Amino acid sequence: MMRRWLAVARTPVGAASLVLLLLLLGLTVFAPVLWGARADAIDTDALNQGASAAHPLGTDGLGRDILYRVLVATRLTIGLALLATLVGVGTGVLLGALPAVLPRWAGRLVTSAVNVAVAFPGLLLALFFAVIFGTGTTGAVLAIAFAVAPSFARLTQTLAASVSGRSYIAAARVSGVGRFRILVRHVLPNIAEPLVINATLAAGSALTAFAGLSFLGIGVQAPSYDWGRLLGEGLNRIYVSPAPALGPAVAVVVAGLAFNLFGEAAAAVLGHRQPTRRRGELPVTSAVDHVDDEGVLTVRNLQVSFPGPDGWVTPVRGVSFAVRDGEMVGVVGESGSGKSLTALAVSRLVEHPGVVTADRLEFLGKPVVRTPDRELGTSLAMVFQDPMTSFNPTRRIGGQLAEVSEQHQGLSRKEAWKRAAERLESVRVPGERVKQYPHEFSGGMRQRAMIAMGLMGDPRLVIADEPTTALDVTVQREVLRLLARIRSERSTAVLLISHDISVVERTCDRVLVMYAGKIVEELPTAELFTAARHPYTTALLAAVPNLETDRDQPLAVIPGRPPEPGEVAAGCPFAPRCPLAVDLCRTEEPVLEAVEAGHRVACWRVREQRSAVTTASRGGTA
Ligand SMILES: Nc1ncnc2c1ncn2[C@@H]1O[C@H](COP(=O)(O)OP(=O)(O)OP(=O)(O)O)[C@@H](O)[C@H]1O
Repeated sequence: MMRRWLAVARTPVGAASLVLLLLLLGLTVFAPVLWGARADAIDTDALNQGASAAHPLGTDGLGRDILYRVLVATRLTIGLALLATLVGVGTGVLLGALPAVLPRWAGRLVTSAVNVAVAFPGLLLALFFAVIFGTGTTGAVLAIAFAVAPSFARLTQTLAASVSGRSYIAAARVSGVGRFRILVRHVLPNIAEPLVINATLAAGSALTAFAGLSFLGIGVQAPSYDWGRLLGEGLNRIYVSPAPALGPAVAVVVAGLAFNLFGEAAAAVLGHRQPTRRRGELPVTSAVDHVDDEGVLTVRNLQVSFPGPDGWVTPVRGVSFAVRDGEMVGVVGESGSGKSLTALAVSRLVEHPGVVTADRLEFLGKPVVRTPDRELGTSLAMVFQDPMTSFNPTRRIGGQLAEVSEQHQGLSRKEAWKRAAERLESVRVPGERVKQYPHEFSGGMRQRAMIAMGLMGDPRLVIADEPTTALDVTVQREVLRLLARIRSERSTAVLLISHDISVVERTCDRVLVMYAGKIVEELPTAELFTAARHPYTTALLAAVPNLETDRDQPLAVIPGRPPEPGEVAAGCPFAPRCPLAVDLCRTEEPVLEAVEAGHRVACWRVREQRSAVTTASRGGTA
C-alpha cells in the first residue's frame, strides 16, 4: 500500500503537488509562531498602502502587513478546510455505509435521502446550511461539511456495492460473520483508497468554498481572518492597489490546486479498482423430480429467479438432488446452466432481488433458511472459483482464517491463530505463512488456504465451485486430491461444481449433469462412460479426449449454444441441439425419471427406448 502511494510521489504532478502541500503544512504549523506578532502589528504611519519594498503586498486599514497576514492565515484557512472535509467525509461515509447494516426499509430511506441531496449543487447546499447555522466559523464548517457529505455517501454506497460481490465477502457471509463486522473489516478497508483520493479532492473544493463564504462575510468573522476575509478586504480597493487582493487570491488558488492536483495524480496512479459484478409474476413451479436419497443436503424442486426487463427469468428451474454423508458429488454443465446459482442458493448467498423457492432445501435435516448462521458457518464451507478474489487483500491470511473460529467456536485470538496455522499445514501450506497477506500467496496456495478456511469449523459439506478453473494443471490436480483427502479423512461430503466432466469423473462418486437450469441426468461416475444415456451427457463425454481419440481429427463439439434463462422454449431445452430430437421433444419437457437404481435421465427418447425394451421383453415372455 505504502509503495503505491510512493509511486504517486514519483510522478511529476504528484511530486510538485506534494511539495506544495508540505509547504502549506509547514506554514500551517510555523507561520503563526514566527510571524503572528508582526501580522497583528498596527502601524498608523502606513495605512492602506500599496505594494512597496517594506510591505510587498501592502498594508490594510490599520497599517498591518498583508504578506504576514496571508502567511499567518494559512493555519486557519487550511485547518478549517480540513476540519470541514473531515466532518463531511465522515458523515458521508457513515450515511453511505448505513444501508449495509440497517434493515432493508431503513436502508432504502437513507439511500433515497442521499439521492435527493446529491441532486443539489454543493455550493448551494453550503449557502443554505450557512444561513441555517448562522454566520461564523462553526456555521461555515458545518455548512461545507454537509454540502460535501451527500456525494461521499453516494460514493461509499457505489464502492461498497462493487466490492460486496467479491468472493471474500460471500465467504465471510457464509461463515456467519455479522453485517457490521463485514462492513468494518472487509468492505471499508477495500474502498479506503478511492475514498482517500476523493477526500483530497474534496479538501481542495472545501478550501475554495470556505474562502467564498468568508469573502461573502458569512464565514470567518473579525478579529479572526482567513484568506477569504483578506481577499474580501483587499478587493474593496483593488482599483487603487491590486496587491492586497492578489496575495490571498494567489494563496487560495495555489492551495486549492495543490490538493486537487495531488488527488488527480493519486487517482491516475492508483486507479479506481472497479471489480465487475455479475448480476410480472413469479414463474410457475414445474414438474417435481423425485429424489429418494436423504443425507447431508436435500434439495427438492429448487428454483432461483430474478426480475428481468420482461418479467421474471428463472435460471434454476426445479432442481432436485441429495448429497449423503461423506459422498463426493459432481455437478457439470456448460456455462450458464445454473450450477453456481444452485450452490449459492444452498448456502443462502443468492442476493436480492433474486428469489429462491424450493419444496425442500435442507441441510443436516433442517431447512437452510432456519439454520442459524453459527451452524451454517461451521458446518458448511464454500470454496470459490477465483483464488484472486477469495481473500480480503488488506488482511493477513491468518486473521481471515481465525475470524471463523473466534466468531463461532469461542476460541481466543491466540488459539484461533494457532488453529489457522494447523489448518494451513493440513492443506500443505507452511503454518508460518499465516502472517502473510493474500498477495504473497500463489494462486494454488490461495485456493488451498480457502479450503483451510472452510476447515476451520468442522464442515459436514464443502461446496467447491470451479475450484480449479483458474489454476494450472498440476496445481489443479493437487487441489482436487486435497478435496478427495478431506472427504476420506473426515467423511466430509463434497459438492464439486465444474464445467469439466473429466475432472468430475476422476474425483466424484456421482455426477449431476445440468442443462438450462435443470438436472438432465444423474448417475454414478463409474458408469459415466458406459451407461450415460442423455444425448447431452454423451455429447459432453465425446468432447473429452482419451487415449483412443484420433489426434488427427478435431475433437467433437456440441453444435449451437444453450438457451439463455429468459428464452427457454417449450419442450426439451436441449432439443434444438439434439441429433435425436423428435416432435414430442419440441413440445413437452421430459421429467427426470429413474432408469436404474441411482441413475435418472430426463429424455423422451431414452424413455421411448426403455418402453420398447420392456414391451419386447413382455412379448418374449408371453
Ligand atoms: N444476479 C443475477 N441476476 C440475473 N441473472 C443471473 C444472476 N446470476 C446469475 N444469473 C444468470 O443465471 C444463469 C446461470 O448462472 P450460473 O452462474 O448459475 O451459471 P453456471 O452454470 O455456474 O455458469 P458458469 O460455469 O459460467 O459459472 C446465467 O445465465 C446467469 O446469467
